[in-house]
Amino acid sequence: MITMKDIIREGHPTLRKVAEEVTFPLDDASKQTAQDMLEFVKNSQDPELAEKYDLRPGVGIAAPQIDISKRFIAVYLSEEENDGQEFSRIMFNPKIISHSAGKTALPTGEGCLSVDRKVAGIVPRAARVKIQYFDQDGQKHEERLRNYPAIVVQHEIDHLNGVLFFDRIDPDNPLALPDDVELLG
Ligand SMILES: Cc1nc(NNC(=O)[C@H](CC2CCCC2)CN(O)CO)c(F)c(N2CCN3CCOC[C@@H]3C2)n1
Ligand code: NI
Repeated sequence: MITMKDIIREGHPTLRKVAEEVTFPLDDASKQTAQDMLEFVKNSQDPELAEKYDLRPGVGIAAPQIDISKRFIAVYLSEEENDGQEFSRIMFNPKIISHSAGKTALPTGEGCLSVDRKVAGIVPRAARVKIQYFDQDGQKHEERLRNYPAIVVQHEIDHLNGVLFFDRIDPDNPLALPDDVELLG
């Protein structure tokens, strides 16, 4: 199982690399790793398991965070967290194919399992995205996301491009709410 010791931290070069696309058919190792990543996110949201294995809570994780510079991510939002609908995905080669002009942000800013410090500030992201990704069988999917899932998936795709959340905070005015950004409420 993945635990915090497997997660690389700010300063590790892999976090700043552009990850490689995966090719299909997927090798078994990548399939297993992706499952382990989803399991980690779910475990991190379980109070007992998080306590037992000292896991920082998370709603998503990207392969580069466990030092695998490949383009795949895992996201898990429970139905309580996501307007009554569970959002559980493993995405290979995820790509934003279009997005709204309007932006959104989490009111409390963002954190990252690979960043062991708090960085205050608004992280503006597209309010709605149309993404394309492949599942572990190589099936192509297209999905429109908004609100919480859209924010989480953008945070994870950023990791595949070597981008960290604080790169998107306005250094001159971190807490200012830009005109075109609506806070997620
Ligand atoms: C928003 C939030 N971010 C948490 N952590 N950071 C992360 O997930 C990083 C990724 C998120 C940071 C902002 C967008 C994506 C991980 N990362 O760096 C991946 O690249 C949380 F833990 C959290 N929640 C709310 C839901 N709750 C359910 C019950 O269990 C506790 C859990 C806490 N919400
Ligand atoms: Ni992160």
